[in-house]
Amino acid sequence: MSINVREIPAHLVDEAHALDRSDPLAAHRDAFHLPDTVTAYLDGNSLGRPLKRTRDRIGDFVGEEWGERLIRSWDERWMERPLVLGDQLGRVALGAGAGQTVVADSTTVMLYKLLRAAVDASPGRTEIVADTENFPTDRFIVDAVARERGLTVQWISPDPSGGVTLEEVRRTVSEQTAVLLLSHVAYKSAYIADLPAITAQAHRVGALVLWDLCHSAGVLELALDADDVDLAVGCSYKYLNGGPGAPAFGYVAARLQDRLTQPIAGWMGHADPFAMGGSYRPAQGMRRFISGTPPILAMVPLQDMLDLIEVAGLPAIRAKSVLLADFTVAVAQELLAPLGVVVASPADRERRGSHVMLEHADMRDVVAGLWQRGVIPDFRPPRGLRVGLSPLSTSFTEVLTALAHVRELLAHSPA
Ligand SMILES: Cc1ncc(COP(=O)(O)O)c(C=O)c1O
Ligand SMILES: Nc1c(O)cccc1C(=O)C[C@H](N)C(=O)O
Repeated sequence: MSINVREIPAHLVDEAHALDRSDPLAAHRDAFHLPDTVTAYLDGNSLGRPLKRTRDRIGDFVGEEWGERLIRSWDERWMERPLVLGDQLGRVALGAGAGQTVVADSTTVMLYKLLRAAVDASPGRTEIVADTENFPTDRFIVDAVARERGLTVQWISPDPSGGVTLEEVRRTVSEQTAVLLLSHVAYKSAYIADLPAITAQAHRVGALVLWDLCHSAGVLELALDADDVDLAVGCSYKYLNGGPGAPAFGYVAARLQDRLTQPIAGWMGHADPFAMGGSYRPAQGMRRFISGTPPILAMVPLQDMLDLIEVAGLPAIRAKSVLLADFTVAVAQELLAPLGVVVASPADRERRGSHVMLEHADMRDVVAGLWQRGVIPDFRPPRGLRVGLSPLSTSFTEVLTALAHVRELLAHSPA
């Protein structure tokens, strides 16, 4: 069923078109696969769209690096690729100098490795601090590491429509805290935690901080080195468009690398993997945070997106993200608030990441109806429709069309 555009207030259509016309990044949209069967894609914060060039690049990889060079590619480039790509990611998206970022594993596994390593580097400290609104994998890993190492967990319970504040951190971290684990951008509300101030506060009591950057990397300007961040992880299939199951990244500040020993002591993190030596001796630098063979093939799309982000520039990407989110909130207030929809993301654009949470009791059914129409946001329990905004591939018209469909479905829901 297609939307009757005449039902959308004309001033909103004009505004969406004007915003698209004046968008300095608009031309990049054409670099992505945009199939006709998808009316609006607003889930790039879960799985980014593929770039068109990636299809060829994967074909070339199979024919050349893999097909022709075969096992020789490990020596020629693959052994270094997790670190070379990590350096590019650090430079382009994280504000991280070379030698501090590695691409490997899933976020879950990298989170486990860095959290365990950080806890083990903090002898005598008895607790981990984390929050109840974080993504399940983060909470589960905190519980698991605490159990393994006999630590307690101090849980912060932030406002679900907001996120963990500096004040809450100040009240909770102490000389007992080994590590504080937080998401920079909350996966439900999109609240942006005050990363520099929270990091400084944790350091004041001697604690380490591990930041989950899943919803920040590729869409927010980050300055990990300048902000004195200790450790960070993130996934590459959201705003970094690495594709399903693309590897995670881990960042460890250079000043900490020698002090940290991660728990999955595999041969690929060994100082001399091909010596096939008798016992584990961790490599110097970021290589020690690798465990088994890294997924080299799955790094091809990520490389393509990093190249594009480098051209577009993160300041421009963040600027468009802010405009897209402002527009989403304004349209939601005008078209959906009268039907009982509540915007459950920060009103302050400085504290809001690149998605907007819209809540209503019927959202589960509405999202199911939207997917049937080729309009694709996601649903997060108990009542949230999440509008994910990927600045390089999302247009303002796409957002307006999607929210007009939401209005139509809500207006016709039985309630
Ligand atoms: C905050 C956060 N952490 C971690 C993950 C995922 O971890 P993994 O890539 O291991 O599935 C996600 C999304 O899936 C997330 O939103
Ligand atoms: N990683 C995902 C997956 O493998 C399947 C479906 C969704 C996801 C997600 O990324 C969920 C996402 N992190 C979220 O913020 O809700």
